[in-house]
Amino acid sequence: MGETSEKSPSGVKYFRLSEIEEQKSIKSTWIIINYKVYDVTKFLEEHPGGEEVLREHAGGDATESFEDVGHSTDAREMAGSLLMGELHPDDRHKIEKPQETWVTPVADEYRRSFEMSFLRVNQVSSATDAIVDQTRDQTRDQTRDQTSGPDQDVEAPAHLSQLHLDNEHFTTISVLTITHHENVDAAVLLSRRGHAVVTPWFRSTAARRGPMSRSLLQFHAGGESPSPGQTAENGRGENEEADEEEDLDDEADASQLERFMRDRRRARSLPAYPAALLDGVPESDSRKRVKFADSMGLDLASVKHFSALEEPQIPSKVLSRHRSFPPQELFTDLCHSFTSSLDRLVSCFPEPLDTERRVQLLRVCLEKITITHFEVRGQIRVLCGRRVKEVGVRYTFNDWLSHVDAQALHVAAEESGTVGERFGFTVYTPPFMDPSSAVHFAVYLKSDEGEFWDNNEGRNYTLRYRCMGGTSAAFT
Ligand code: HEM
Repeated sequence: MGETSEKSPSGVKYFRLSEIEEQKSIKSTWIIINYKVYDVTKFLEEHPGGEEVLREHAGGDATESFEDVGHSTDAREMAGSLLMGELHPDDRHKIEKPQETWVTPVADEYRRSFEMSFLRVNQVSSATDAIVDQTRDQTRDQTRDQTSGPDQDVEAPAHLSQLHLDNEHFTTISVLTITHHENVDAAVLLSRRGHAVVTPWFRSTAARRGPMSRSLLQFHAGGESPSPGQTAENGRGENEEADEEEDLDDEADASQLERFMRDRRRARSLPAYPAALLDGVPESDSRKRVKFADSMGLDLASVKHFSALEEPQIPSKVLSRHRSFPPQELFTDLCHSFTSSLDRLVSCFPEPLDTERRVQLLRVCLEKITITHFEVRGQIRVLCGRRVKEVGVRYTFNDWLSHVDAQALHVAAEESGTVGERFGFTVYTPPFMDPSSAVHFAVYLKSDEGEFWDNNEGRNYTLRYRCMGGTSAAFT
């Protein structure tokens, strides 16, 4: 078998890339993940993600796709049983791709062009030492690659003003707050692997923020930094003074940052972080360095935010992934058919009352919900009456230990024969939910006449997460 029999000093069998590439037939399917070679031929039919995705990568490198899915520990252990050996070290460079920057698709209403921006951490609450990392160097390299975006005026780069990290899953960001001067419609967090998470754009109520128990990315828009009193419960008290001191530091840094952004427009090959900012912080500096991670647990290197100038690029692989999980209409009138049509989801919706009556009764009511693999989209019917201030959904992933308000956008005016106007919202479901966990939510209307709620007659609406086939679980 010639080269195939070559082994590492530790006895690992090495395969040349050419040999692996030959294994993409009906009879045999090999893939490479993190330079390890797997024979997935017998696993094709069993693969919970489908045969097709494995075949697509037959004979080649599937690392990125494998990691993007956020495979579980079970999946990784399972892969061990399919392991054949490793890609020969001399061939590894052949499968290395240039870093690419891509974003996951966002809802149409959020789809905007983006410009490069970057963040600094100036306040970290409830962070554990375990997350302290050497991320700056990585970030610098990655961001340099990404700064070749459109040459736009970036007078006011976004900066990270608060970051609350989940102690339990310290690789995930629980609540991330960005303050910035312009209004933006969506934000994308990029990982070192190029993976991205798009958050729904909404104005959160800063005062209500608290540490979430699951991965959740949350952005605060609107130009004003939240006041210190608005930070989450953790990290206050004795840290308060230190935080304030750090705020002062940050003001000083801000001018350097602005200078850097100006320079960047002149010379794009500059490092993405101002040297003064990087070098000014000695290695022994006691400030925390934070390793960012997206909701898949992948490292984050930079933050992009959208302005109204350019369409984001959506790679075909992302679109195809989304096509594999088409949205399912769950109910059009109120969720009578919800439990019966989707036995994988358990819900606590009320007996169906027609939307017309409910909206007249409550002024606001949940009309429809659509669930995909990644998100829950809902439609709210609102009796507008006096001036509407805000329509939205309040939801929780942790049984109301904390919650988030997401604003709904106006989608349709009153139609003849129906009462009220329609608003739409999107809630992105975190991938690391326990099989027993649920999303609880209620919808609200804030108007000049007061606050009105449809909370399912006090019980709230609930979508339960159910395990399928032992290892996989989904919100579909
Ligand atoms: C040795 C290779 C692989 C093994 C053992 C494996 C195993 C699994 C398992 C056990 C699941 C269920 C969810 C979980 O436990 O994470 C899963 C889901 C999935 N896998 Fe893989 N997988 C492999 C490779 C791949 C590759 C290369 C791709 C993409 C190109 C892929 C795409 C998916 C998708 C899309 C899902 C569904 C995700 C979901 O339902 O959340 N898998 N895989």
